[in-house]
Amino acid sequence: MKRIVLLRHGESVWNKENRFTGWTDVDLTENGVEEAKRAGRMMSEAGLSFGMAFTSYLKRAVKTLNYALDMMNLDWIPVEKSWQLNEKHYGILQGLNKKETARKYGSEQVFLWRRSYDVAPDPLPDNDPRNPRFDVRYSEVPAGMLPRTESLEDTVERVVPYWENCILASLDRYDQVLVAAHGNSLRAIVKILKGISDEDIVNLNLPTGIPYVFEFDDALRLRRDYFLGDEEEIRRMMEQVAGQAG
Ligand SMILES: O=C(O)[C@@H](CO)OP(=O)(O)O
Repeated sequence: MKRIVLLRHGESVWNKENRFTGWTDVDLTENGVEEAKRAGRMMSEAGLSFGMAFTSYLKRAVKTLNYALDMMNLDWIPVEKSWQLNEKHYGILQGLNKKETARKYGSEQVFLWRRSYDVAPDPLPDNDPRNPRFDVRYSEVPAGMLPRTESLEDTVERVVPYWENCILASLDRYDQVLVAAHGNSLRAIVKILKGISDEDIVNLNLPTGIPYVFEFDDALRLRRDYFLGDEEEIRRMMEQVAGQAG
C-alpha cells in the first residue's frame, strides 16, 4: 500500500485577517502553528511515517511542514521545495479583504474568482513590485512561466507536471510521502487525483491543518481517500472556508 498525504498549511496571518493571499509570503499565526503541530500528532497517532516530503516556496507551507515533521521526529527526511506547489496566484486581489471585495463586486463575482475552474482575477501590472519576476526566489523560473494571476485551470497546468514527475514518481522509492501546500494548489491536485469535473470542483474547500490521506495500490490506482480527525469538525471548517467572502 502506498500513501500520499496532502496537508494545507495552518492558519496564516492573512487567513485570520480574511485577505486574499495567493503568492504573498505571509507567516503562520500562533493558532496556525498549533494546527501544524496537531496535524503532526494526528499523523503519528494514525501510524503514518514518511520517506520524503514536498512543499512550496511560501513560508506558511514550509513552516507547517517543519512543525508537523518535528512532532513526528521526522525532521531529517529529504524535503523538496518547488514554486509549482505555491498557492494559486490571486492577481490584483492579493491583499484585499474577501468580504469587502464581495461588497464591492458582488458575491457571485467573488465566488467565480475564488472557486470557478476557469475565471482568473485581473493580473498584477507587469511593473507591480509584487510581480514574481522581481522576487529572487523565482530567478531560475523561466519568465514566461511566472504568473501575474491564475485561474484554478492555470494552477492545474503548472502543478500537474510536477505532481506526475516528482511527487507520484517518488512513490517508486518511498511508500509514503507528505505534501504540505495551499488551499488551491491542493484543490488542483485533488481534482486530478479524483477526476473531479470542472463543475464539481467549485464545491471543494480544504480546511487548514487537516491531513488528507490518499491510498494507492501497487499499480498506483487510487483506492481510498479520507481526512484524519473529527468528521463534524472538518465539515464545519470546510463551511467556514467556503463562507469567507460572506
Ligand atoms: O487567499 C488565498 O490565497 C486562498 C487561500 O487562503 O483563499 P481562497 O480560499 O479564497 O481561495
